[in-house]
Amino acid sequence: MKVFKFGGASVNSIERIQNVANILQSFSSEKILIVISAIGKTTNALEKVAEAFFEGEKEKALELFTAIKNEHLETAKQLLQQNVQRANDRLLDIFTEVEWLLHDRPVREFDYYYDQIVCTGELLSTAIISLYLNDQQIANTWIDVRDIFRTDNNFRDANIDWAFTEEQVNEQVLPLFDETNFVITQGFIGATADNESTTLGREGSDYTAAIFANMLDAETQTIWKDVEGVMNADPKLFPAAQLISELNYKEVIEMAYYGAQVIHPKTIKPLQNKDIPLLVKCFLNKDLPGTIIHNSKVNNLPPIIVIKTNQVLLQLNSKDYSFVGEHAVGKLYQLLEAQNMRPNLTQNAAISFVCCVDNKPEKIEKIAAAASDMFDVQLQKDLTLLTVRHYNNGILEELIADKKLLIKQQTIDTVQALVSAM
Ligand SMILES: Nc1ncnc2c1ncn2[C@@H]1O[C@H](COP(=O)(O)OP(=O)(O)O)[C@@H](O)[C@H]1O
Ligand SMILES: N[C@@H](CC(=O)OP(=O)(O)O)C(=O)O
Repeated sequence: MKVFKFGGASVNSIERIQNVANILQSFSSEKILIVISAIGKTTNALEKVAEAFFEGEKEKALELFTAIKNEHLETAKQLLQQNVQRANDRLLDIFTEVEWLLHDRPVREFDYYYDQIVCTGELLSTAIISLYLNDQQIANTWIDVRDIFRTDNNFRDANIDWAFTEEQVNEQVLPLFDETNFVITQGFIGATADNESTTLGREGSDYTAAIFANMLDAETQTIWKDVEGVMNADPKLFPAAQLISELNYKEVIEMAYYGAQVIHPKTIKPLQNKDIPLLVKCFLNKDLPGTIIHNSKVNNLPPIIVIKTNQVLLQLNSKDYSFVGEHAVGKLYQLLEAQNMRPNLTQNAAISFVCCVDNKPEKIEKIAAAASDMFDVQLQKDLTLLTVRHYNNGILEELIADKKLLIKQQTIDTVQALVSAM
């Protein structure tokens, strides 16, 4: 048993969906659980629908949704020959659910509506692709992952009920492989015990695939990307970035934690726990070797550069010259925890504490307001956090030559710099 994950970029055009079918055809004798994300940037577009709806702009929400609807109907029309009517019926069922909701007025919290609307992207993409594969005589079974993945109701960042979900995987998913070699389902989404849709956090499809891989005891998980594999920097920012053919789980979890966009940070744990190798391969050329990520030690890694933009520095200065000791720091971490905010970099001095976080304005405002009881609080925005693992002499200085350095931290294998534009 293998698990494949195709992200939004791999299915963002007719040609790319056809390419997914070609890749799958070359694995036709294998049993594969296939996790697919929403097409292209559909999730971003659905976020806009949710925002308009919640702000009471019903007409705008419906208009934005109609554009998404038409794009998907057009994609189905262009791809399908025999299954056009079936696809239209399936898609219309999914659209109708959202349109009903959009005609209501919001009475619950934003995050709840966000999940009910945004989950549609993956339902639409998988419905179209599954029917297209049938059209191409590639037998497959489509499942609604919301019948399998049970979560709590922490909307937009739901937590998996591991035991219940594993039971569903064994009882409902495993037997499907007796019928067809391919089972197709959605990444990123789940449902509560009350059948309300949930999402697992942006870019969470890698995580969905890793949970399936763990529960199905897969031999490997493959993530199909538009890059050769994991590189030592984002090739969109560093055209000279080089492929790293072998990495271990620890290295990748560190890269993801520091902000590398290539793999979702939660993906590694379920794989590491069962020692399942993760392959990152290029959907543009399936025969390229890609990157293999496993448990064993890997030596001689090149410097790995990770860039996290849109950072905010919270600068907290003691109002009366009291030390910022364990009590004050403990309180500050409680404030961060209450807002589910992770500090990306911190530094403590006698009467001050600085903390760099992702720019989430509402949450930062709440933290700053609560901390202002104890501290003078200042915010600095539009910052970038650079991390270099396995750094060599001079590499950081070269990277930040045209930037203003605010904070630098260095350990034996990692150097980090928080910078602003000059
Ligand atoms: N270290 C890295 N190695 C490879 N790709 C990276 C790295 N860091 C960032 N990326 C970016 O990740 C992109 C692929 O991820 P993404 O667009 O999210 O794919 P998908 O939506 O298909 O999951 C690449 O196009 C590349 O620009
Ligand atoms: N569609 C979701 C989930 C996801 O993982 O997408 P992708 O595989 O395209 O990053 C998102 O955009 O967040």
